[in-house]
Amino acid sequence: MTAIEISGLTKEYGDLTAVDDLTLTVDDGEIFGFLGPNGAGKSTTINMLLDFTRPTTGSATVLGYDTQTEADEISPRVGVLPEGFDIYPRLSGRRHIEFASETKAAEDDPDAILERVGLSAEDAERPAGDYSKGMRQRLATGMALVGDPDLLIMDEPSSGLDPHGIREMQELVRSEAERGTTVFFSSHILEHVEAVCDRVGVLNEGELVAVDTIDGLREEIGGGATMTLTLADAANGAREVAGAVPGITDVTASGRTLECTITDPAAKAGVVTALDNAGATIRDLRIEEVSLESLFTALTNGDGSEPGDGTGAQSGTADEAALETETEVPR
Ligand SMILES: Nc1ncnc2c1ncn2[C@@H]1O[C@H](COP(=O)(O)OP(=O)(O)OP(=O)(O)O)[C@@H](O)[C@H]1O
Repeated sequence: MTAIEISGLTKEYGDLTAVDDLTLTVDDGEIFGFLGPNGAGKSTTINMLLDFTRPTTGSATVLGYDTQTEADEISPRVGVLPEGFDIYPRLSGRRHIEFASETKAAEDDPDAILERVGLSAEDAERPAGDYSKGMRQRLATGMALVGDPDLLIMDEPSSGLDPHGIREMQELVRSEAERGTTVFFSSHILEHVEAVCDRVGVLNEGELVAVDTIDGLREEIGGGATMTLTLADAANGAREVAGAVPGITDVTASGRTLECTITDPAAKAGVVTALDNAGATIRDLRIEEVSLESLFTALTNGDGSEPGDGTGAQSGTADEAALETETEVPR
């Protein structure tokens, strides 16, 4: 069974098409990242899946049930972490979880759920109005986990969390998936999506511009990688050798450094072997994959990716080094 099946879903607000003819399938047990800049239509899509908003045209099923005619079957089986969750300031954290359990007629142990989302027994007793933004987000996540849902829909789950909280959230998403829960995870923060998702769908101005694994997307846009080799001797003589390896598109030599642009992952080993065969000694090797930042910009034409605009791109820029996978092989 597919967890989510979206077919030609469109939502218009007057002249604005918030979601434009979206067709997408999310498989059972998958962690699917729904990625896109601010205003791309992610929340609108989620709202249609939950029947909070009706589509202008198109249809969708969630866990095999039609979102418009069988929404009552869907809600008990789905845990939702909404964007901008409102707490009841005077109620304790535990009471929030109990409330969610009563609503879903579930029999979860509130303390076990609070522990899973990183709220202590002491926190559980405090009024949620006193919670920090990150603690509120954890509480909202706990409420979403009540009733052991088959599908977890999370709208910007890392919002308000510090790096430690983000790591915990990612572990939680993974452990939910291991329990068999499908996770549909919306975010504009690229590295969060890469860290947990099996596949991603990229939405831009309401349109789905790509669906693939992150590696698949990298290959699709041909971003490739850059391989920098430090040789024992001047690199100029090795330039031609590296350039002849299939999958290498460009080679520059400077001093003892050789820089190769790679479009085929197999070319990495090919260069090392070719240089070795030609008698060159490799002292150091460094590979930089295309950053998610540039991948996202390529797919969304830079929309929403301006540094400092408050979108995930800002965090992406600050953490650019962290976004790039680097492999160093000292020799
Ligand atoms: N109720 C509404 N009335 C009119 N326009 C709306 C409404 N809800 C959303 N929109 C518009 O639809 C577009 C998509 O918004 P949506 O909230 O789905 O984007 P998003 O991808 O979730 O963005 P963000 O990452 O900022 O949450 C935006 O242009 C938004 O202004």
